Amino acid sequence: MEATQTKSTILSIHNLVIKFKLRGKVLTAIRDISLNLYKGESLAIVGESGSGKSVLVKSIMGLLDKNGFIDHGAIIYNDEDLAHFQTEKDWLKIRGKEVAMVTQDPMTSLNPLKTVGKQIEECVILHQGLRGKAAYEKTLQYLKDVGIYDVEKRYKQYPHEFSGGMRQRIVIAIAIACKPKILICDEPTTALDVTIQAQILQLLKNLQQQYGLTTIYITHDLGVVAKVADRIAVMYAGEIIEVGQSHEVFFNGKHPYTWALLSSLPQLGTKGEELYSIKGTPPNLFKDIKGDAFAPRNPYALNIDYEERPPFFKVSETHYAKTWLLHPKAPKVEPPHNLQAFFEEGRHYTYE
Ligand SMILES: Nc1ncnc2c1ncn2[C@@H]1O[C@H](COP(=O)(O)OP(=O)(O)OP(=O)(O)O)[C@@H](O)[C@H]1O
Repeated sequence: MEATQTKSTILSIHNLVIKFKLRGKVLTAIRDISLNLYKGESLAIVGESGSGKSVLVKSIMGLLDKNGFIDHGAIIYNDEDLAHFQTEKDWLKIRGKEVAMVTQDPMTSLNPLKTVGKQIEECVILHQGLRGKAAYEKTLQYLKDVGIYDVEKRYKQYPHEFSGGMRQRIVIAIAIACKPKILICDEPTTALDVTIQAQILQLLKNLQQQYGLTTIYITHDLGVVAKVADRIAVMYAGEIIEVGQSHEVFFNGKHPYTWALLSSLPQLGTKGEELYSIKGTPPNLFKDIKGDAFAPRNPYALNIDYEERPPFFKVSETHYAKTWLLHPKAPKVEPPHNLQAFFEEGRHYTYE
């Protein structure tokens, strides 16, 4: 896995805070996130439901629900701060053209009344300025690129004439036809069965290389992450609590929440040992959170975890985690037993 620190930054998020107004109260969904996205990389954002993954990427595309707002922070792209964008006109400069998104359910992105060919071709015309035969030929090429056969016939068909996996391919073709620099894939394979999932992930990986895309995957499934990501950012209660290259987070994770997520990997369930499970529920985002948000569920919590929010501690040039366990004066704590063997195997696999 290549080092990302030498790559140039394509998008940079600084101290982002996002809130929602709901029934006269305010909920904080994103709590002070800073993150660089490097050109050409594939970054996976993982975390359980409600951790803020979707809100974070929606804010990059100006797609926050109407009751949501950026309270603080900056999202820098091409020397502009997207956090200050006010109008749809501003966002149309970004959406599709610079940043495109593939979501879980292809039916919500596709127009059921238009042939798939026309839907792809509209993007080719709008974003690439091609017309007539040139636009048509280019559209057929995109259909081929996403693994669809018999493209001239398929061009004329409607979304309902395709299977779920094929529809997801069409959505991907539409996204790619906009020629974005960044492709966001929000749980792109969750609705598909396992074999199709693997094919779509492989397709996305190939297209990333073919078109030099920077990709963000959002998922709660670490299995997906292992197949596609150069780097992983782990989210909990609106914060990134650990970030690093995939092998660093996978085989040398430091935050107890990352340990809990890793423990849900199927590989760890086969040893006949009791899994380390996460007890309790995530914090109430309507309330101020004191200290480490994971503390009440963390069997390794220290007293300070209930008092002060941990800063990012550096594990390596590319790996950081927000846990007081990394403080030089913290007691030495080993990861759960089942993970130790997994980490050990991973280190052999990665470094030998
Ligand atoms: N329009 C909204 N109004 C109020 N709260 C919202 C709104 N949209 C999102 N939230 C809240 O923001 C938090 C983060 O939600 P988000 O959808 O980003 O989570 P997620 O990690 O993507 O989860 P999932 O995997 O279930 O999609 C949640 O507590 C959610 O309830």
